[in-house]
Amino acid sequence: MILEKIAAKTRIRVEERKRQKSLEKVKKEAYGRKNKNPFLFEKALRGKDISFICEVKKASPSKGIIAEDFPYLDIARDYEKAGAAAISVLTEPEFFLGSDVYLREIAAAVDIPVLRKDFTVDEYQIYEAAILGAGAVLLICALLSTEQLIRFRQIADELGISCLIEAHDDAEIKKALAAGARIIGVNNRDLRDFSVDINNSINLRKEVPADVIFISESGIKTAENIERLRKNNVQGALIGETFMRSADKVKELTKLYGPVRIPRTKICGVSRMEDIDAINMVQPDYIGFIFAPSRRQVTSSRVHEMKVPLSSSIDAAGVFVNEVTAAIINAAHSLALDVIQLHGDETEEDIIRIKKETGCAVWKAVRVKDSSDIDKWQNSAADLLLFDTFSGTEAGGTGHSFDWSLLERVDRPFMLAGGLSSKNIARAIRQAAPWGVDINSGVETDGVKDAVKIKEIMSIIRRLK
Ligand SMILES: O=C(O)c1ccccc1N[C@@H]1O[C@H](COP(=O)(O)O)[C@@H](O)[C@H]1O
Repeated sequence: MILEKIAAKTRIRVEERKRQKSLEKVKKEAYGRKNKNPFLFEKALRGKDISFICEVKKASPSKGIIAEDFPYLDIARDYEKAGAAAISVLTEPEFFLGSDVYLREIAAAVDIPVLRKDFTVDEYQIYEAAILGAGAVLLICALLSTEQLIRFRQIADELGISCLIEAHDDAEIKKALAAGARIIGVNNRDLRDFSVDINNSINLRKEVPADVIFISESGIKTAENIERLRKNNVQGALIGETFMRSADKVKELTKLYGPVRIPRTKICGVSRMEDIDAINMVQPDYIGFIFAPSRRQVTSSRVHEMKVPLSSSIDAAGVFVNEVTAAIINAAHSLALDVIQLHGDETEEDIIRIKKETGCAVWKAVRVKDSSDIDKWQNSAADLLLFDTFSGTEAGGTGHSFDWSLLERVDRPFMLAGGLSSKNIARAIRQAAPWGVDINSGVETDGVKDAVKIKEIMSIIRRLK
């Protein structure tokens, strides 16, 4: 069978590698590296809805060459922008024309975790995967004994990387579970004859406990396929060919995932006249002017100037941090602001007074450390809560995102902020379903707004429906 052929070649490859660099050396290197985000792969797959693992694959034994032109870094970046939870990269060189170079460069270029898709037959490959920057390795039940699965999983655990343990039938699922699998992937492709049947994973879902992440692999092509997987509590879909053959990854993932409600958009921290042209071009719902001390800080006279060419359909928000209430009220009137965004330690009394005396909508920024920060503000008089990343030193504009799953407890419409960029906006919108998104440092280059990035993020958002 093909699997045995590939495994035999892989064993030879690994032995050659060991001659170039000893097992001791790779081990030392793997344990010596800093894993900033242990087990990110499995965390990324624990969303409340189905997640996508999109594959970067040049060829396969069943399909031959899939991508003549193979700009692997662009493909990976496009997957990330489309909202993939993780990326799978083929590194097997002979049958899939994969390469470790692809994995290393992709892992460095994206923020989402990367699976090393190879035929693991030796622990050596797990150390290699860690060194290359992988967040997960593939262990195939048909190639490994239960003892090997356990040993390899333990090594991966020590390195902080996850194992996707692949099974094809009931017996292999039992084996994966006996090995302590936390993620099981069921291949819909029968490697004996390459036939594909998505029912294979659907039928086997019930054999896997609910707390084990279940991935359906291969042959997933349509929104109907995804809907069936979703209905059968499948947490992830690993998709290669369908995405590789699609020129527009954002469009393809949207087609498979299904449409979402498009949130209101706000571009914040606008401080230069030339930024107004870029803003008018893409027509967000709001523009934000930061009056608080910040590298994005603006004066009232600058805002006055910028509002002249600003499209009348775009509402203006003023962002304040612990400002004297009278000064906020004054700015709201003199600059005809529509929204007051409060990022400091303002109280409910401040919110109520500002609302009453300005007639503006008041958005209260809540910097989220844990769920108690959210609970404290659920009944606020603010028109909207704006959830942002907590920082001990900055009131906002950190450029970092936070754990959006904390927002599942919010029972009112909200704005989502904190490190939103083209890389994560699709995932953020699908996962958090915000009323609006506030985009700031994610559309900057060298500290100033970047018209190309503004255009790109707005285009991604609008294509999610
Ligand atoms: O951007 C700033 O400099 C800033 C300063 C003080 C308060 C708020 C600020 N910006 C707001 O911060 C969030 C998140 O921004 P980012 O995407 O992480 O850069 C956003 O609401 C901005 O309006």
